[in-house]
Amino acid sequence: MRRFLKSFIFAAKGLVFAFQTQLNLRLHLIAALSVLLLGWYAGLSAVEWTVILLCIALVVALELVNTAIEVLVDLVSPEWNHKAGIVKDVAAASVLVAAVIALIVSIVIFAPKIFVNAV
Ligand SMILES: Nc1ncnc2c1ncn2[C@@H]1O[C@H](COP(=O)(O)OP(=O)(O)OP(=O)(O)O)[C@@H](O)[C@H]1O
Repeated sequence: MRRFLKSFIFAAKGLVFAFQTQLNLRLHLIAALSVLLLGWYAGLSAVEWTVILLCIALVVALELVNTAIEVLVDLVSPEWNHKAGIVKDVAAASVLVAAVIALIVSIVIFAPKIFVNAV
């Protein structure tokens, strides 16, 4: 139990570090909060909530992994290195792909509700 608590504290430290240093993570969290509020207002179904929450988890988790990769690359390759750049770019691309998919999913879920309410 103590070991589990320790792991939880280490993970929380990582979360705080990423939140303090990564503007993109803060922007993703603001977007996530906005979508959650919109979802509450729109009265999403259980399936819609599940899909939205999975998208948020995917984007935030990949942003955290991207942050870890950036720090690791800076540690092992402080000098300019072509492959180090590729590693960072590919890690950043993973976040971009998830964020674009999350945006499309949000449009698919929210657009019909906004459209129906508007007419
Ligand atoms: N050591 C390096 N060698 C080669 N290219 C690098 C190196 N460090 C960074 N780069 C290139 O510069 C880009 C930006 O790097 P940086 O570390 O500033 O990432 P970032 O995504 O802007 O991070 P942050 O979220 O901290 O601003 C990388 O995506 C990569 O193309």
